[in-house]
Amino acid sequence: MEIKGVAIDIDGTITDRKRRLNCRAVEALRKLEVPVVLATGNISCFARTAAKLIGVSDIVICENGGVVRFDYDGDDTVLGNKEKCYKALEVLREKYEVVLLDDVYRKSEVCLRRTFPKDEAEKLIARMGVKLLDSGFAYHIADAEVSKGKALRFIADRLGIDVENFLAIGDSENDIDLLEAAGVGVAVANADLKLKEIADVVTSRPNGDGVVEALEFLGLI
Ligand SMILES: O=C(O)COP(=O)(O)O
Ligand SMILES: [Mg+2]
Repeated sequence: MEIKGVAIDIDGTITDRKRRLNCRAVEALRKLEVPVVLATGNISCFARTAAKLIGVSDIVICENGGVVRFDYDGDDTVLGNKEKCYKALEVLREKYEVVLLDDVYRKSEVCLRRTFPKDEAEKLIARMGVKLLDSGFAYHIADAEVSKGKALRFIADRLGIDVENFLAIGDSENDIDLLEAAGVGVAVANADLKLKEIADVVTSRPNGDGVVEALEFLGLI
């Protein structure tokens, strides 16, 4: 399987628990000769800036696939329906204290502090056309029609690269469909069990050091 592109998560993958960026992982990503696409639950202004500072592709997957950006100075392509997410938020507000994160910058989803039990909350908003994702850093009420994996297919098509020739690396449940869409999926050692179960490779080292380990193991650096 020839790797022609890499789609990589940010928080918990190239960053640690305190969201500090792993510089060894940055150096490794800069050595790659194929496009490297950040794929994050975070907002597009964060993702585009991170991509520029790290030195990877200006193409970024944001808001768990609800927003895609192709150019640093371009516009966002919004794929998710935020109205559906707001309706689900109102249902959760009836039961929980909710704290919104970066809502003014979010175009396709609602992001919340992890202040209530996910399994219980999921039942309250079932059949509303949304999903509740736990990235380990925040909860996301996202449009059920979007995902990091669907966004990767969209980008791969635009790039003329078969999505099967992508490597995907992640750490949590919001990366499951990203790893499933790619030809090769890697979970770093600190990843959720659910991600490790569907990964092709699980690294022995966590976070950014796991990224370096995976790229070396796959012969990409
Ligand atoms: O925004 C989050 O909750 C975590 O972001 P991630 O998808 O880059 O891990
Ligand atoms: Mg993550």
